[in-house]
Amino acid sequence: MRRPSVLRGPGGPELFTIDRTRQDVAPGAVHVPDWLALSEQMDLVRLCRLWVSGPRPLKHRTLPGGGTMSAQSMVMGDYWTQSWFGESNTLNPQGSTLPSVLLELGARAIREAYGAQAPEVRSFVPTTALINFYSHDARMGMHQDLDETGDDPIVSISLGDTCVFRLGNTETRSRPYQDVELRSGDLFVFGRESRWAFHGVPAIRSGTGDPQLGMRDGGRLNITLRRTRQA
Ligand SMILES: O=C(O)CCC(=O)C(=O)O
Ligand SMILES: [Fe+2]
Repeated sequence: MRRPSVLRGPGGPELFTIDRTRQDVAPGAVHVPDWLALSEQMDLVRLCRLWVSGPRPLKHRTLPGGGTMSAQSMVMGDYWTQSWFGESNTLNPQGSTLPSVLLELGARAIREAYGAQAPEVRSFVPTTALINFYSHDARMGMHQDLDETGDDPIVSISLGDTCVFRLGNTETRSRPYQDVELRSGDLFVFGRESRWAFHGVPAIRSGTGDPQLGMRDGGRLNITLRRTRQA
């Protein structure tokens, strides 16, 4: 069943209609709109706030080329991409096991995206969670996720303001690509044939997040669950 929803400007007329049906955006890339209930989203926002208030706050990562990312990030679980964070330790003093809520969400996400019989249901055990925070003007350029060992899928959960997520091809940063609107509570999984697809976040739709989420200053949170080593 197609379930279109209407996007309106603040108090204004309908801008355009967006298909909010679950869809395989590309082989191995699955978008599940409204995956999390509002109460679950609220819990996750609260948890993210708690996690980033610890010894490892959100920060603007320095990219290998020397640039600074406009989104802010924090990593939990395995250190991973330590060089991005300017940290020299190889072991996480907070312990490398992710909070059980994230392990459970990871397992549920894989079942949702690929089905209960999929081989990934057994093999996907996330060891790292990356939290990204986008203020209204933050972006993420087209890139491939190359820091993980293995070819396990990436599980992505969106909270707060809606974003435009761009899923490209595995060869180049440019076209062909598809733009998908990710709203709060949406799940996006990209693995299999799409695991090495370039992707990015070209826009945040400021002020679209539900005030009940408690993100007073708006913005978008994104949690990605990744298997960065064989647990
Ligand atoms: O924010 C998103 O939806 C994507 C984040 C991402 O691609 C990354 O952190 O590698
Ligand atoms: Fe990425």
